[in-house]
Amino acid sequence: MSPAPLRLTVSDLACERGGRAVFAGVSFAAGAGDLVAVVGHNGAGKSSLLRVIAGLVPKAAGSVVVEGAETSGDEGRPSGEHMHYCGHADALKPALTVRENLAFWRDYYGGAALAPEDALDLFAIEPLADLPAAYLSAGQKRRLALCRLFVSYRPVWLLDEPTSALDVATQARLSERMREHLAGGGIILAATHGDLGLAPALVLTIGAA
Ligand SMILES: Nc1ncnc2c1ncn2[C@@H]1O[C@H](COP(=O)(O)OP(=O)(O)OP(=O)(O)O)[C@@H](O)[C@H]1O
Repeated sequence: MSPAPLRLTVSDLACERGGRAVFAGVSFAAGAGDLVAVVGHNGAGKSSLLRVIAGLVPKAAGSVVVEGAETSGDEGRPSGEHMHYCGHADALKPALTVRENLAFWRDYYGGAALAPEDALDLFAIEPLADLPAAYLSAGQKRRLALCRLFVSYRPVWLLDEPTSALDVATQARLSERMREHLAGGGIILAATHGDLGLAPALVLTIGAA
């Protein structure tokens, strides 16, 4: 039997933070190869949407369903386990070296994909491999955070302002990596105020225009 195609379905999703409604009634679906650009004004709820979809913030209503995520091989797993979330905070361990950070995340996520050495190569941070993450510049930290996407395979990527702090050459590298993930049958949701260097299949506007 051929595997079910990858599909992310978000239905009537609502979010409250600090006792206040942030958004409600958000519904969309994305399939293999789709880039969804999440746009909206500051404070509209783009980051909150990604965090709710990832399961990091509880939803006030609605549902998030991932189908056809064959990599896990386990239909009963929460949808967040099929996703990589890359937020504003780079979630690095400051005392660990660059290489140790990637080894940590590979062990934590499981389902190894690229070896840490090869992931470092993707964003040209091999020369920094033995430095503690605390010593990295903002753009270098962001590069390292993006390398985490590659040390274990997860089909759905949730990226919050992924190009922030990246120089132009690295933004182009990121676009290429995103293109490859989509071509391989993945799904990407990216909250952005700018250009991702790729044409989205869907532009999802959160909050009033
Ligand atoms: N931990 C929190 N507790 C209470 N309110 C919060 C919390 N985090 C975010 N909010 C509120 O939720 C709303 C949406 O914030 P969010 O960060 O999702 O917006 P955004 O669209 O990503 O904004 P930006 O474009 O500035 O990054 C804002 O009004 C914000 O103040």
